[in-house]
Amino acid sequence: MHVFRGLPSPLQRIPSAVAIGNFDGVHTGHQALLAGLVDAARERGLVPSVLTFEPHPREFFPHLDPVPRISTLCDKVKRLLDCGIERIYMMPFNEHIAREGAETFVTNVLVNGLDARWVTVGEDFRFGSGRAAGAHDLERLGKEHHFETWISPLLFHGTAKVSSTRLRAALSEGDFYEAEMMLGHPYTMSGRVIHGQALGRTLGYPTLNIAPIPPGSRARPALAGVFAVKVSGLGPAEQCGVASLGLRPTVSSARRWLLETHVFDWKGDAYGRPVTVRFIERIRGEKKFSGLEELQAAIAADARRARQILGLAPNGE
Ligand SMILES: Cc1cc2nc3c(=O)[nH]c(=O)nc-3n(C[C@H](O)[C@H](O)[C@H](O)COP(=O)(O)O)c2cc1C
Ligand SMILES: Nc1ncnc2c1ncn2[C@@H]1O[C@H](COP(=O)(O)OP(=O)(O)OP(=O)(O)O)[C@@H](O)[C@H]1O
Repeated sequence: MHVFRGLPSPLQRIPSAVAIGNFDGVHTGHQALLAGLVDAARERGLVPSVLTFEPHPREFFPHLDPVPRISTLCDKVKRLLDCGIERIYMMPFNEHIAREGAETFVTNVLVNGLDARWVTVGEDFRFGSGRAAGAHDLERLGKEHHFETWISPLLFHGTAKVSSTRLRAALSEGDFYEAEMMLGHPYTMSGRVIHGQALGRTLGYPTLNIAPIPPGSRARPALAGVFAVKVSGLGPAEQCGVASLGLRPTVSSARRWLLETHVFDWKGDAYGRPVTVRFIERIRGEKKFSGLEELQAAIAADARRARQILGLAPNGE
């Protein structure tokens, strides 16, 4: 698997089957589309590839609220790899792309940039400046530029199509059952453990920290608050814990999102290790407390509640 920042150099270019989209969450709708892509690529001897935008196009427009993120970059790459994708092209969405008409995008990016021979999008796909073009325009342009276009039928869950928008709504409400139905697996967040302020140790609750949003991004995660969780990557089995995903208003004024997990009955050094946090149940929203004592009492209550949710004996007895 190769991840490219932008388009490949002419030497790296290879005849490709390409899916285009944001693929935030890599939900079951995305998975169905990508399964079709991998089959088509195999039959035709093409490299199954994804063209995605990073940052999300809405983050680029300052007058729009950025779309809350479901996947960390690490999760998105891992999930696309699981679907059989061999190349990911992460295009920086910028002024130039925003102004590019549908035809120029097809010529510059798909044909000359990626050597696309087979392209797939969902029925509702929009592209080109102002989102003016749709899947059928792509099909028409494909005939002119000699690539096949496959318009993938939309996958439904209940009465509406599965979408990243629906997934974000389920996650922000803490409805992890609904999220799992649309993902095909439990909702998790992965990343390497980074250093915090080492305040957690003083509070009696050391935490493993992951940055859910890349530095410099205006985005926020699709969910926030305190959760009962299970963590993998520390040992052979998943470990239980309590996690806070937020901006830590009590101790910090910086706008830096962190997923902080206190792992029950575990001691060790996890800095730099890749870990995965599985969200089990939402406990409460994040609050600004008047001091560390109040914060510490709230975390102790969260830990008790999480132990109960996860079926553990109180206080590790
Ligand atoms: C279970 C749990 C709940 C938390 N809830 C809040 C909260 O409601 N408000 C807040 O400002 N910080 C909250 N925090 C974050 C703490 O402020 C933070 O973990 C602590 O300051 C340690 O930071 P450090 O990892 O940088 O040392 C919570 C942390 C945990 C583990
Ligand atoms: N339910 C679905 N079934 C099949 N294809 C889908 C489905 N949802 C999206 N797609 C297609 O997958 C590609 C990537 O989708 P993208 O992430 O851009 O949209 P989305 O999941 O609908 O997100 P949002 O809700 O933010 O619009 C696009 O080509 C899109 O048309």
